[in-house]
Amino acid sequence: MLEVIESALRGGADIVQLRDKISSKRELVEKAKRLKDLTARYGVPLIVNDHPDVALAADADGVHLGQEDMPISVAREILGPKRIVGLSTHRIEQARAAEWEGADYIGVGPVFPTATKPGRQAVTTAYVSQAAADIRIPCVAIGGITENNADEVLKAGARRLCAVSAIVGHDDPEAVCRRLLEKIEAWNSKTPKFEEGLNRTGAPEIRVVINGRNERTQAATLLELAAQYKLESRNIVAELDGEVVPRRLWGETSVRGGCAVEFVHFVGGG
Ligand SMILES: Cc1ncc(COP(=O)(O)OP(=O)(O)O)c(N)n1
Ligand SMILES: Cc1nc(C(=O)O)sc1CCOP(=O)(O)O
Ligand SMILES: [Mg+2]
Repeated sequence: MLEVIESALRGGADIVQLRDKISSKRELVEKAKRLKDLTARYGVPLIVNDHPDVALAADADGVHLGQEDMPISVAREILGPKRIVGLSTHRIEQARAAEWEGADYIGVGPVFPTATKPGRQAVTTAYVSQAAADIRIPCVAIGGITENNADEVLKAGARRLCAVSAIVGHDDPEAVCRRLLEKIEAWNSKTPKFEEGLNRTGAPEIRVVINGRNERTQAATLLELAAQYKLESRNIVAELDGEVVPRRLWGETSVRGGCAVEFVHFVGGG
């Protein structure tokens, strides 16, 4: 496994997922740790499929969840705000829900029928186009993607591709990754896709949880965030990640992606 993945990394694979449906948890932790050592040497994030606890144990960069797995919020409780949480989606309603619930990226597939996921109906490139047009978090097209059909998926609007059998089932994963990457880069330079993290004016946009709701903001400080909701002159208390922040410090207190803010106001009796 390590040889194959190192070959893919040499070819430019820029994110790796450990998807292993057979190993025990004990074996998975061991594999994830070894993979993490390898991917870290290439500066590439490692995602663990299905198991947030394994991701945490191996200090992986995130987890990938399916529609039947635990909710994103529960995975975040396990992994904390900084790790990546991705979610599989198979139709646009699921994609919108994933974005709303705070997924960092979504899988969009299976684009084509695939023996890696037998029995799943292909969503076709029509769903790839819908997701590309509607969804602001990164969309990763997956399912039956090969060098031969990658252009078709990219033409439909995908800007990130995930392939399993086309890479790990090939004699030369490095060469396949290099060629896939060339195609991705060619399409990205023609029509770059706007994604969360940069808004249309180029100013940074982050995702925060405000009074329990997922929100997006360009605010850099607590004061700017309060102003966004016209709360800056109200008699309220602000908490950032569970700590009360005195009002005089709001202007110099940064808000970062993934943080939780509570604006609390007083009511009669308490
Ligand atoms: C990038 C990406 N997208 C989709 C999947 C599929 O996840 P899931 O639906 O949970 O199915 P399994 O992979 O667990 O069989 C994925 N792993 N990665
Ligand atoms: C694991 C997986 N999930 C999918 C989804 O659409 O959610 S498609 C898929 C299989 C991807 O493997 P290959 O590149 O060999 O087709
Ligand atoms: Mg899964």
